[in-house]
Amino acid sequence: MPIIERIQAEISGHPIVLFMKGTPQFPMCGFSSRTAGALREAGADMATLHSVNVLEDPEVRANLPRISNWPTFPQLFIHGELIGGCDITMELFESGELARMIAETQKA
Ligand SMILES: N[C@@H](CCC(=O)N[C@@H](CS)C(=O)NCC(=O)O)C(=O)O
Ligand code: FES
Repeated sequence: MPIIERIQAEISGHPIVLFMKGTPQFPMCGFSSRTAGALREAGADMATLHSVNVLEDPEVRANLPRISNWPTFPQLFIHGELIGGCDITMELFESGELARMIAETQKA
């Protein structure tokens, strides 16, 4: 599958997608670690949080920034929409908005 389609399939295939360095269990960078931690603390269960390790997928690392128009990692998508990176995710976490967004994705 061409890289753009593969990235689009990842983004649309799960309610919450985190493109990060490492994994939520073993993050390889502080920005990715903080973002995954905020998602977990805001109530994302590991079944709904789909993560892509860009260190193991250089094609995604090279191409996602020009598709999403966001230059760095991590990149958080909820319901197919780019939310942002670490700074924005932390702001949403601290205001309580992240927990609300996550709860909405996990409604029965
Ligand atoms: N202020 C950014 C910090 C993220 C950042 O600076 N990431 C860098 C270092 S991990 C990055 O992804 N650089 C491009 C790359 O490594 O491909 C945020 O809020 O997410
Ligand atoms: S890998 Fe060095 S700052 Fe993220």
